[in-house]
Amino acid sequence: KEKRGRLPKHVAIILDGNRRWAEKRGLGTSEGHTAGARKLIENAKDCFAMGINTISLFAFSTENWARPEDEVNFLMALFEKHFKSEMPYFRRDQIKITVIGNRARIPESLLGLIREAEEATKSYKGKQLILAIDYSGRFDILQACKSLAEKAKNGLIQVEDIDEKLMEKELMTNCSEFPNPDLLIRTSGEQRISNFFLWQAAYTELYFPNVLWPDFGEAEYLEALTWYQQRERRFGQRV
Ligand SMILES: CC(C)CCOP(=O)(O)OP(=O)(O)O
Ligand SMILES: [Mg+2]
Repeated sequence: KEKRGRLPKHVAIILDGNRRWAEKRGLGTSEGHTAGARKLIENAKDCFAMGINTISLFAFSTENWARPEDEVNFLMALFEKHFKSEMPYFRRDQIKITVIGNRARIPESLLGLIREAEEATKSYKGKQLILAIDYSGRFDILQACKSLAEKAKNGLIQVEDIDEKLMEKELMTNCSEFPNPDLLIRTSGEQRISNFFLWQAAYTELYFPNVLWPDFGEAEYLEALTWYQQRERRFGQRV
């Protein structure tokens, strides 16, 4: 049992509500995503400033490819814009950047910026930003299973060696010192994991505020952390 009052080591966020936020203001979807992207950066900075060392942001799910082409293109261009504009911050504050997900459909121009950011920040310790782009929890588990099966077939491991530790080494979150989030926040009132961290969130505290993502600022963040600190973390044991 964890004692009360601890800050989470790893916070995962499913950002949701950009389009509804825009609609409420008579704005277009693009303006909703623009506001959402700005909030993504602001929140990451607040988080690191508060001493939370690992943040995972579900910025684009595999299902999001089904959106209208112009919206998908706008989102990809938005990611490119922010990779370019935030690189100086990532370097100055030594934030290790990792992008997890299936890269096959990411435009080459964005891929280049991702590789550059990961390469430039790979040796940083301490603070880490994990961006899930075209990530799918089931795909992550399946690719890990295939990798373990391959190793067993090639005699690199024995089947009986396969345990949670070995599995977690194969998941895309093996990039992190803290692969499993302590707190998962999903904004906009939706209460679904939506194929995000299925394995990693096994014991994660789930927090579902009604606020729409572009309105999720520092005050809302502090509310989430206060809520988290009051949770009795039992990890399945009795109190
Ligand atoms: C791309 C994605 C992370 C944006 C999240 O907001 P959304 O577009 O799902 O907005 P709505 O839930 O309001 O439709
Ligand atoms: Mg949504």
